Amino acid sequence: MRSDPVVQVQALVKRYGAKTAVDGLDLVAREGVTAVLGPNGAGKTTTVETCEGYRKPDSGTVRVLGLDPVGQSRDLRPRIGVMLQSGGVYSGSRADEMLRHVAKLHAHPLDVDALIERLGLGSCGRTTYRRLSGGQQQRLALAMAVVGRPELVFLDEPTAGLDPQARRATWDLIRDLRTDGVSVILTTHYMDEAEQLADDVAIIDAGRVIAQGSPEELCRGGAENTLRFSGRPGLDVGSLLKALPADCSAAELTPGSYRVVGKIDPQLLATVTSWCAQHGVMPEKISVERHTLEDVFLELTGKELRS
Ligand SMILES: Nc1ncnc2c1ncn2[C@@H]1O[C@H](COP(=O)(O)OP(=O)(O)OP(=O)(O)O)[C@@H](O)[C@H]1O
Repeated sequence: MRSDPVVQVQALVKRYGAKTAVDGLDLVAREGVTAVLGPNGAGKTTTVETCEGYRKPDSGTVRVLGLDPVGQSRDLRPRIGVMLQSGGVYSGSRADEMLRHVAKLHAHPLDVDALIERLGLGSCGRTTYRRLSGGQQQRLALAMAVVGRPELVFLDEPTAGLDPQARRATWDLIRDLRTDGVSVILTTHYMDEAEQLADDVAIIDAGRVIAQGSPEELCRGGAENTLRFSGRPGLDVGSLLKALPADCSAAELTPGSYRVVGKIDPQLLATVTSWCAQHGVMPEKISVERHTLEDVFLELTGKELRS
């Protein structure tokens, strides 16, 4: 594994006139897949575009693969792949021509035909960009970002608006990139996408990173988790509580339906089942509800992701 960060952003500030879009943002992304999440207008695209060298910071420093994306763009450009949300494509060109053209600009491109097949673009090769559907344009943009075998790819909402099949194909491609040692910076509004793909997640709100960690770490750091089980009504909840760690709570919500709230780990599950065994209780319908990334996001930002 590469030990240096692939992206290092320190105290980044970016304004558009009076609007401060990025407000002292710090972000370190290492090898693997880093998902950048945040509500609309949080500053994700601005941050990513600054890393790509399309925007100049008002202050702060940005290093991508150790290079300054503005001052050293000539060295950096061949090493990164960029999928823009829109634009950057000649709308009158044919899809396959564009992809082959981009492939030729690189020393060791991926197999273009295989990539076209892979992303389900086989039927659109001769179609001009402007006549492709939104989802096809999106997949073509993804193909153009990865065809040159970059070391690092920036994907801005790569699956927004895609049908489930195209979404899966995109996920598989991102997984394969990761396996091949390509690092990915991915902005997304889909929590399941971040949970499925990301080694590391950065949550941005109001122009700053407000939380960062693996999906597991972020979910652990959120509110408590819940274990539910059913048993005969009227169990001695006070006795159960004594068996549990001090920071847990337990209650009989409705007759015969019990809830334990706390840090639910295998040990706690064992404690509950062993308490049940000692009290001649057959626990039924045991379920553990872990907090999802979406819950954590909501707690931290107070906003729904897909606003
Ligand atoms: N070119 C621009 N001119 C003026 N304001 C801009 C420009 N681009 C972005 N902004 C503003 O900067 C803020 C951050 O926008 P940005 O696009 O970086 O957010 P985002 O997190 O990517 O949002 P979304 O999830 O909606 O894509 C927003 O308030 C937006 O309106």
